[in-house]
Amino acid sequence: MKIFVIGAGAWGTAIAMSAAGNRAGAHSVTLWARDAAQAQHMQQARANARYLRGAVFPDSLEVVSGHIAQHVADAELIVLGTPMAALREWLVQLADVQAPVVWLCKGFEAVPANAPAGAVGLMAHEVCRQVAPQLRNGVLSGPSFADEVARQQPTALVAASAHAEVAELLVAAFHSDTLRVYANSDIVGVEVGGAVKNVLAIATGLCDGLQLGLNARAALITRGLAEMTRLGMALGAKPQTFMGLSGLGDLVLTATGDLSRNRKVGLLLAKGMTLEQAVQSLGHVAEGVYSARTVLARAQLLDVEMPITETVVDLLDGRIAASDAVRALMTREPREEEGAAG
Ligand SMILES: NC(=O)C1=CN([C@@H]2O[C@H](COP(=O)(O)OP(=O)(O)OC[C@H]3O[C@@H](n4cnc5c(N)ncnc54)[C@H](O)[C@@H]3O)[C@@H](O)[C@H]2O)C=CC1
Ligand SMILES: O=C(CO)COP(=O)(O)O
Repeated sequence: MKIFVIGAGAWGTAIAMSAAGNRAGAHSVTLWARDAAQAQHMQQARANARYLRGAVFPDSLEVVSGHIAQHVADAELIVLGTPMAALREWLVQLADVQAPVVWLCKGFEAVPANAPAGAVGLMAHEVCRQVAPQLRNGVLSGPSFADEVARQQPTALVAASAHAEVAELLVAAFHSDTLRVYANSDIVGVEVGGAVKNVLAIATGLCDGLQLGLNARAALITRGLAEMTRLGMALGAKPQTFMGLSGLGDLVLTATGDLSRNRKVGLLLAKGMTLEQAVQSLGHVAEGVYSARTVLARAQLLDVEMPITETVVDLLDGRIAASDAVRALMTREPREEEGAAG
């Protein structure tokens, strides 16, 4: 299969490496970087030193930059490996292509501060429906630190699409001895899980950074899963999706794994850094910082309670101090626990 991956950050590169090394070169994989000098350097050095230190490219992986027309025309599968913020512009550009287009980003669109009142941020598949409705599309998600995938450590992902043949194509492209890919038709659930777990990982990073203990972290993860599920169900997702890889699986990974950039934001805020300093120090995108307000706004529109997300938004917007954030949650009124989404 000819696979064209756009965006050469940590995850775009790792997934391109994985497909290129799959089944003894069964696929022809081209990775596109927007920075020509960086692309040339990666092609020669056979590594992405900026984003994935220490991982060596399979021989067949080709890294390019510049015009995309020929690569797009040749491709049987196009993978967008950019952050959520770049998704819309790429979908506009690719709106008429023949090949299926799938994305790797996890988030809800950020709403700019100067947006008109009532503007809501969208999930990736909603953006696609708006700007490229005829595109066959899907998402690859699930618990997967790029570093570990690049080192071929065992990983399981979800390929979600409303088009069954796109999910099947994703399985054919990426399933391997070290990377299991499960098809799923619930794209809403998979995208809500991938976006909300980032916001929740900021909260658990904060909790751990403040050394509030393992009990508190388990409580945040469990109650976080409940609020993720509530929002997802209100948006039309299947509840069981949240017990799967892109829900509970990615939440556990990101909320507890120190490779997570979102968790790191929470840890750094607990240390007293400003949000700007924390984001600057990562050198990578932490999508939860940009999605949190949209997640909360979408929840409020649907009358869904998301107290942990609300606290993270208050923290990111500077309305509460890091040291007060978890206390704000613990001092809420008592209520009944009513199953996963209660
Ligand atoms: N790193 C990881 O372990 C995983 C990341 N993801 C998701 O994948 C997405 C990308 O994350 P990372 O690769 O980790 O980010 P990163 O911060 O490592 O790299 C982002 C890359 O996107 C490029 N980029 C930014 N705007 C662009 C544009 N307009 N056109 C083309 N390229 C552009 C940047 O130059 C950079 O190479 C995020 O939504 C993230 O949540 C999902 C699963 C795992
Ligand atoms: O999505 C991820 C793992 O599945 C990566 O999480 P971070 O963006 O927090 O590093």
